[in-house]
Amino acid sequence: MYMARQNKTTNSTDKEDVSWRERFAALGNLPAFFRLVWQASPGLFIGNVLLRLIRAAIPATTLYVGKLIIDQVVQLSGQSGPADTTQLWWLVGAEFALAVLSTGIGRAVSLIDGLLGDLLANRISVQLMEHAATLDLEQFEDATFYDKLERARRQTSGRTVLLSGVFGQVQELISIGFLGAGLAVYNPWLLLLILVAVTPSFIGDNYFNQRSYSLSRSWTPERRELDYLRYVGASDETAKEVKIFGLSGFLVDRFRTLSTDFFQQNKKLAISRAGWGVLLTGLGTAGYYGAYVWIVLRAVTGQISLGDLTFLAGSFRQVRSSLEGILLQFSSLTQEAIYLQDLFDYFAIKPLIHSPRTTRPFPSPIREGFTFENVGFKYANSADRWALRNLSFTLQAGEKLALVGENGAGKTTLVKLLARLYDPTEGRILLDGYDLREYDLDEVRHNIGVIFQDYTRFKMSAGVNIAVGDIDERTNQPRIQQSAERSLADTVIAKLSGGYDQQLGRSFGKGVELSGGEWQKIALGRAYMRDAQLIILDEPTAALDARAEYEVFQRFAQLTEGRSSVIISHRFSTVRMADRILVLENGSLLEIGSHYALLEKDGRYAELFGLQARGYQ
Ligand SMILES: Nc1ncnc2c1ncn2[C@@H]1O[C@H](COP(=O)(O)OP(=O)(O)OP(=O)(O)O)[C@@H](O)[C@H]1O
Repeated sequence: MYMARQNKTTNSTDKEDVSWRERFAALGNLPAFFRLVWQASPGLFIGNVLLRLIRAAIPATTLYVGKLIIDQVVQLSGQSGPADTTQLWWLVGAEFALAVLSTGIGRAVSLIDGLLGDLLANRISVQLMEHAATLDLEQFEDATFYDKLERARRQTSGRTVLLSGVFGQVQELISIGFLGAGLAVYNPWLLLLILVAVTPSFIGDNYFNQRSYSLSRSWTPERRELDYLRYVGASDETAKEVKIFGLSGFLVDRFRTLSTDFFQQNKKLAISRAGWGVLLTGLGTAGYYGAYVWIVLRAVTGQISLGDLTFLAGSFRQVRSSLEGILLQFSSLTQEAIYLQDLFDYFAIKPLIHSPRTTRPFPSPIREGFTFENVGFKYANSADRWALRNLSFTLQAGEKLALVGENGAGKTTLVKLLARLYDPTEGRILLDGYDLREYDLDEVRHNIGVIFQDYTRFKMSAGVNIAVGDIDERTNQPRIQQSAERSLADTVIAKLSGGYDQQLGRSFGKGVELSGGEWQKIALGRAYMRDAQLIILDEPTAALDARAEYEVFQRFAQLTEGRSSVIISHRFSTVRMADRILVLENGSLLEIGSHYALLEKDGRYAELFGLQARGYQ
């Protein structure tokens, strides 16, 4: 990671810079963004637009009413005799009403912005999760994918800013339209002057926004590492080892180094932004006062009325600040739109493993079985190594196959290919004579149940932890209980005060932690929930005591009666129960046969079996 960071300062800052063209192009994301907002709540969307339209007309109207009031006052004060002030009070009343209306609408708009923002954040979160579910396992093992995911995730809450930003922009633009029309009637040059006055600070701001986006983007991996360090430094899952190995100092140091580095770079940017900001806005202010002097002089020489003076000066001030706001917002808007690009980039990632257009019905029951035809597989992130190579064998229908091999031999990889978590890099896997890729992916996954060695310990109730085997059946309590009985999880659950509703893991409320073997019994229950035709257990009993292991396999034999199963195990007491044993070495098939046939062959299996048997003597 540190290496990567050093490289970045030399070569990737350029790459991370975003050109003007890209910034404008990013605005093209706005329609898609508004579609998201519209989908979040059409009613609030329309309400927001309408209220903002009304509000946009208020500043110009107020200024104009103000002008009329002053002209009235001047006229009345010049009159001799009793003055008729009816019209004056009407005007004052109108200005008061406008002020009240403006505040009321302002409040309503921020309320709607807030509500709409929350709905939008929820909607984006849901879409992020839904999209993640469609992606390939391989994509989750790719660091650049995580960077994208991370940037997209940051979009969920930040997009509220964009929402009110864009709506606010439109409102301001309309408001400027009204005010500008008034100014143009007196002197169109005034409008031009305002534009020139605000340009320097606009350019400056744009430049700094771009730098800050580049900085934040180029730091995505480090920010992820910071999040990770924060998690490792303070979580129930790591606390044990952090304490025992005294890792806290190491973790804190690493966090401090990274975060300080980021802070320093951010600080440098923030300071130069503030300095330039003062200078460039100063230029704008000078331009503004130049025009102001011109207006005042015209009033003094009697070319415009006192009311005109206040109207012009007010409009001028308002247009300038609105324009400044718009231009400033514009640069942050393009920046937000670029962030939005990250979100849409993430949504654009397509899974490579999916169902074909026309699918073949999944055989029920499976007649021939699964045939590996010269299968080879490389993980995308270690493309120079074959995890499996030249693998050919058939897992017959109804057969119980055990996979044996040393660590890293490729056993789990083989299983992942069977479940189509990956597709073979070369060769193919046939199911009843047809490529596994021709079947509907959901049906394949439904008919193949796998309990992995690194199964997930969901911080949810014990019942749900079993029901994940077939989540649609989560309310089917008898089924859950039956599965628990078969996997011996029922004895674990009987000891829990909350029974099946007991929260597991210590992260939430009254959650309780289980022992490794107890968790494994719960996870095994998932295999019984599913009515799969092929059941795969990847080291299912590694954490179980000898008696529990024996019992689990007695029951497993019943479960898999008439179905196919694959068991990965380093325990030969388990392995020998299989119909056939496939020995893998460095990703290749070394030998395959029944326990007795392989012992007779006196090859690697016999050697490993002998080693373990001697250990027990
Ligand atoms: N996600 C991955 N990305 C890259 N390489 C991987 C990945 N998973 C496994 N490998 C590599 O593929 C090879 C086979 O791994 P696999 O997990 O299939 O071994 P295994 O036989 O199940 O080992 P064990 O007995 O330790 O569970 C190993 O060299 C491993 O380093």
